[in-house]
This record gives sequence, structure tokens and C-alpha cells, in this order.
Amino acid sequence: MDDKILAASSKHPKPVDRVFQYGTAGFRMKANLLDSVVFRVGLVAALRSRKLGGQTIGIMITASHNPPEDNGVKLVDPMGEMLENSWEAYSTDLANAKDEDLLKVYKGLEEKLKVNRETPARVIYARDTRASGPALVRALVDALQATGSEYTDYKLLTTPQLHYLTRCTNTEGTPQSYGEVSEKGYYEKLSEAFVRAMKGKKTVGTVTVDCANGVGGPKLHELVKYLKKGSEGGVDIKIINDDVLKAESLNHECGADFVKTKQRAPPTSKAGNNERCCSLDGDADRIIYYFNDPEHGFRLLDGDKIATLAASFIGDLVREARLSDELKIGVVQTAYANGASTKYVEKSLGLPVACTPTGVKWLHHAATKFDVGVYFEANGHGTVVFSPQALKAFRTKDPESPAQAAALETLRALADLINQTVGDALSDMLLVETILAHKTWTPREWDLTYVDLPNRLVRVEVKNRYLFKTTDAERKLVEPQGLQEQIDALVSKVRDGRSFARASGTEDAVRVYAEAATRGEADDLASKVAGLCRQEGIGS
Ligand SMILES: CC(=O)N[C@H]1[C@@H](OP(=O)(O)O)O[C@H](CO)[C@@H](O)[C@@H]1O
Ligand SMILES: [Mg+2]
Repeated sequence: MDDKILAASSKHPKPVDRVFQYGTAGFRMKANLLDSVVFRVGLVAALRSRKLGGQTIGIMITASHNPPEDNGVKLVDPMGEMLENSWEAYSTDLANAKDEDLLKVYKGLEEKLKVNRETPARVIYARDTRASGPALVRALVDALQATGSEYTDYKLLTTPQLHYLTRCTNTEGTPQSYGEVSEKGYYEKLSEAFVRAMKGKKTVGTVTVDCANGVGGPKLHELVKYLKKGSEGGVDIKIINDDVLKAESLNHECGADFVKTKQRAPPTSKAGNNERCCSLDGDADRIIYYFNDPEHGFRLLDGDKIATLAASFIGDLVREARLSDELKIGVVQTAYANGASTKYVEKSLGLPVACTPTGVKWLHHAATKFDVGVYFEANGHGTVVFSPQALKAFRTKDPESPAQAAALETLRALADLINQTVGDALSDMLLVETILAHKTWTPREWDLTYVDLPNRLVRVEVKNRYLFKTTDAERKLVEPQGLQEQIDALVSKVRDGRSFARASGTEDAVRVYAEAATRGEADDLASKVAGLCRQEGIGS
């Protein structure tokens, strides 16, 4: 194997002057820099699979909402979760090894982690629609062959589909089987669960889905074939921005990130007033809803609004199913969640809120501490996870009334409809459609549940963002010294003020967030805190 790894790695030399890091969402950068990184991620996957006794590891090649010329790669653990934290550092070490040291570093990891070379290594992988994908797959395959790994190429998939397949592969034939190990199995599971969740309910009008000209387009077209039209148990979906042939159109003036950051609909959307619209990102793991209100203009229904909608609906069902005493429901957010949403969950829904650092892996982990854990980043990445106790209770609780029986049936359907491995735009869309149908709500009624505090996110370029160190789920700075006190002083002067600064995990910048009772105060606070950070950043 050593000779094979050496020979293969010589075809994928590392750019000499580059330092790589497994960040919030794996490795992500300009695609032309990624060849050696993807090759080495293949080596990590082989190590990880062997370390876990031959369980299958997933690899997704995507750069999500980034521009078309970027690409990226991330690893998926056997139950479909993000790669375990400590392995991010091993991946980083291997990605940064000099070509001549690569084998030494690989064998060093093998030894340190007590990996048995005789254990089989198994990997599945897929990619999004970027033009750079196929060449990167070839680099990956070279690593998998050199390490004697068994592998399956699932070609084009959304990121959550690859997470789904990873879990299905590892649970196949066991009592915990997550579903049929195929793309078709994914559509069947979702569409069947949707019909059950929608029993006796109807969606109203159409939902316009902007697919960011990414892999979500062809996959949603596929899913639609399995769904009924908008009669009982169905939904009318109008797909826009589904052109995957024009490479440069990916995420261009469309997609979840565009809508969230620009606070406007994609120019291609022709949806009328009050019509439901949503946007996926380039690998379909994020979703944002929105609509045009004839009086107030564009209205965003972001990840916070999806989380509160899901928590309120599932909370009601758990009560109707008489399971409130045995199941703990909670919502997990990050510091970027709008303060009004946090207040709404705690005060109006009466549910606890946990706050974690940015990055889905932290939210997911915190959500598993609840029996029903609802987590979403404000940008639309999230899901709902159910504990084994919750799933058992949904199955075994004896209903004493038709209403209780119906609630239990809906809960069982939701557990199948909602992707348990990771945020999934297609599954989340069907969840939102289900809830709105049950509540007979238009997007306007959903929007009115609470009013977002005006807020502002500012990107501040500094010389060294790593000087900005935080605590308390990134809500407070411990370094540079004294800066937090200055921020606190500014915040105390505005009504409902809140502000924090942290180093981005995906860009070379510090992000400043501020919110306050009025637009003017929020903007002013953000710009003052950004000013402080800029000053601190100078010369550091
Ligand atoms: C404020 C914000 O939206 N941050 C994003 C962004 O992380 P940063 O560490 O803030 O760059 O990219 C992450 C990965 O996609 C995503 O999880 C996160 O929510
Ligand atoms: Mg994404």
C-alpha cells in the first residue's frame, strides 16, 4: 500500500506555498487549488473507515453557496453526521504535509490512531454540479484505490442526500435501518412520509422554489415525480433557477445566500403578492422562505422563522399526543439568531433555547440533548432531530382519543419526513408546507408570529482575525483585551441592543452583528462596533 500511496500522491502534488484548514464546512477554496486536498481527504476517509471497523464514510465534493469557480470537500461520519471534531485536525495535518512527508504523516496517523491496515475501508461519495467536480473525483479515486478502499460513486447528489445514503449504508439490514440505500429510496421515503404528514390537509396555491441553478434543481424535479399535485396530501411546486448547464449561473443572483444577504427575491422570480417562495443554496442543504407583502414589500422568513414554526407545531403535537411529560423539546440557535425569535421561543412557546458557536455541527450536537431538538442557523441551515425515546414514544403510546391518535400519526410521519442526519432543503421545504397546511396559514400569518428586531451584519477586514478570541458561544470577546468592555458600553446606550464580534470560520474577516429596537440604532451600533474592531485590527 505504501508504494501505491507514494505513486498516486506524485500525481497530486501540494501547492508549495498554501496552508489548508478543515474549516466550518470542510475544505473550501478556488477549485484549481483543491486537487491535492481532495486526494488527501481520500486518505483520511480510508483511515477513518478502518478505524471504525470498516463502517462506510461519506465524502461530498461541493462549495455550497460559493461562486462557481470554487469547490470544496467534506467528510461525513457513519450515522450521517459531520466528521468528528478531532479528525478535522488530522485532515488538516494530512492536507498540509509536504509531498515528501506525506507517507510519513499518513503512517504516523495510522500508528497514533491504532488503525489496522487489514480492516476493510469503505467510502461513498458524490458531488454537486460544478464543472471542477469530475477532475476532483479522479483525485479522490486515486487515493481510494491506493489505500485499497471499496467505494461507490453516487455522482450528482445534494449534500443531504449523501448524508442520508451514508446512514442508510451503515444501518442496512439492522433494526435501525434508516431507509433504502439508493437515491430512489430517498425520494420514496420523503414522499411517503409527506402524504402521511398531510393526511386530510391541503396546501393552497403554489410554492415557487429557486434552486440556485445548482444540484437542487434536477433533484427537486426528481422528487416532484413522487409527490402528488396540490389536492389532499399534495403540493404544487413551481421550479425556477434550475439551469445546471450554464456553469456561471450557479448561485448568481439567486439562491438562499443571495436572498438572505441582499434581502430581496431573485430577479427571475415572477411570484405574485402573498405567494410562498423559497430559495435553496448550491448543494441544497439550506432553505429560506419569503414572500411579497403588498403593504410592506419583501418579507423574509429565515432559519429563525422556520425553527419557531417547527417548534410551535411539533410542541402542539407533542401536547396533543400527551407526551409533554416524558419528552423534552428545545430549540438550538447561534448568536446570529434574531433576539425577537429567542424571546418568542422562550416566552410565547415556553421552550428552552440553547445557544452554540456558529457551524451546524455544534447545533446538531446540542439538539441531540433534547428528545425533540429543533435547530436552525438564521441563514436557513437546520433540521429537527428526535431521540430514540421520542421515536419509541411515537410508536408505542396508546391513544385514548382520535385527536391523540392523529397527533401521534403526524409525529411518526414527521420523524420520517425530516432528515435526521443534517439540514436538508428539500425535506425542510416539505416540512414547512406540511405545517402551513395544518395551520391553514398563509406566509403572512407565519410572518406575523413575531417581528424581527432590525439588525445588521458587517464584515470587517483586519490583519489577523485570529487575534479575536471569544467565549460564551462566541457572544463575548476575551481578546483583544478591553474590547468587550467598549462594546458593552455602546450596547448599553441603545434600546434592545445586542452586538458581538467574532472571527469568521470560512472567510478572512471578522463579523460584527448588531440588533436594536430601531433600524437607525442597529445600523449605528453595528458601524461603531465595526469601527472598534477595525481599530484593534490595525497593525495586529
Ligand atoms: C454568519 C453566518 O451566516 N455564518 C456562516 C458561515 O460561517 P462563518 O464562520 O461565519 O464564516 O458559513 C458557515 C458554513 O456554511 C455557516 O454555518 C455559518 O452560519
Ligand atoms: Mg450548503
